[in-house]
Amino acid sequence: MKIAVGSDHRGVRIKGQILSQLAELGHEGLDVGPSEGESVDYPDFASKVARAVSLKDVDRGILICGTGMGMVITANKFPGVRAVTCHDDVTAEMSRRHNDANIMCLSADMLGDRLLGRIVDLWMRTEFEGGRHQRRIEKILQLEKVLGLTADAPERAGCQSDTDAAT
Ligand SMILES: O=C(CO)[C@H](O)[C@H](O)[C@H](O)COP(=O)(O)O
Repeated sequence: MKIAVGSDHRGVRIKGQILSQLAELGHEGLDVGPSEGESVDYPDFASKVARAVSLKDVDRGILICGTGMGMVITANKFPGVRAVTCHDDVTAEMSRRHNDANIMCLSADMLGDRLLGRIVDLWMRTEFEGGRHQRRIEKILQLEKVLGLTADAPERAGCQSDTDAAT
C-alpha cells in the first residue's frame, strides 16, 4: 500500500522510524514533511495527508504530533477520511476492524518506540470486517453529503499535497 506520512516538529523523529518500518513491511511511504528543524503547525501537515487520502492519491495516512489530537481533529475535516488516534493494540486493531480507519494519528510524546512499532504493524495488517460496520460507514458518508462536504473540498482547502508535487 501507498501511505502518506506527516508530522509536526514533535513527531519528526517518529515519522522517520515509521517510514522505515513501512518500507520493511513492503509498503510505499510518502513523506509529506516536515524535515527536522523549526516549530511548525500541525494543520499544515495533517491537511497534506488528509487531502491525499480523501482524493485517493494514497491508500492510507499516518500522522504524528505531540498528542495526536490536533492531527485527528484536522484530518477528519476532509471527506472520506476516517481518522483515529491509536494508543494501544486494541485501538489499532478495532479502528481497522470496525471503523475502516484510513488515517492513524499517533502521539510522539506519550508512546514508546516499541509500542508505536506494534501499533503500526497491527494497524497495517488488520482488515476491515465489513457487514454491519459497512452500513454504519455508509451513514457517515451520507452525512458528509448532507452536510455539503463534497469531493472537491480538498481542492477548496487549498493545500498542495506532496503527491501532486510528485506527479
Ligand atoms: O500535540 C499537538 C497538537 O495536538 C502538537 O504537537 C502541538 O503542537 C503541541 O501542542 C505542541 O506545541 P508546541 O508548539 O511544541 O508547544
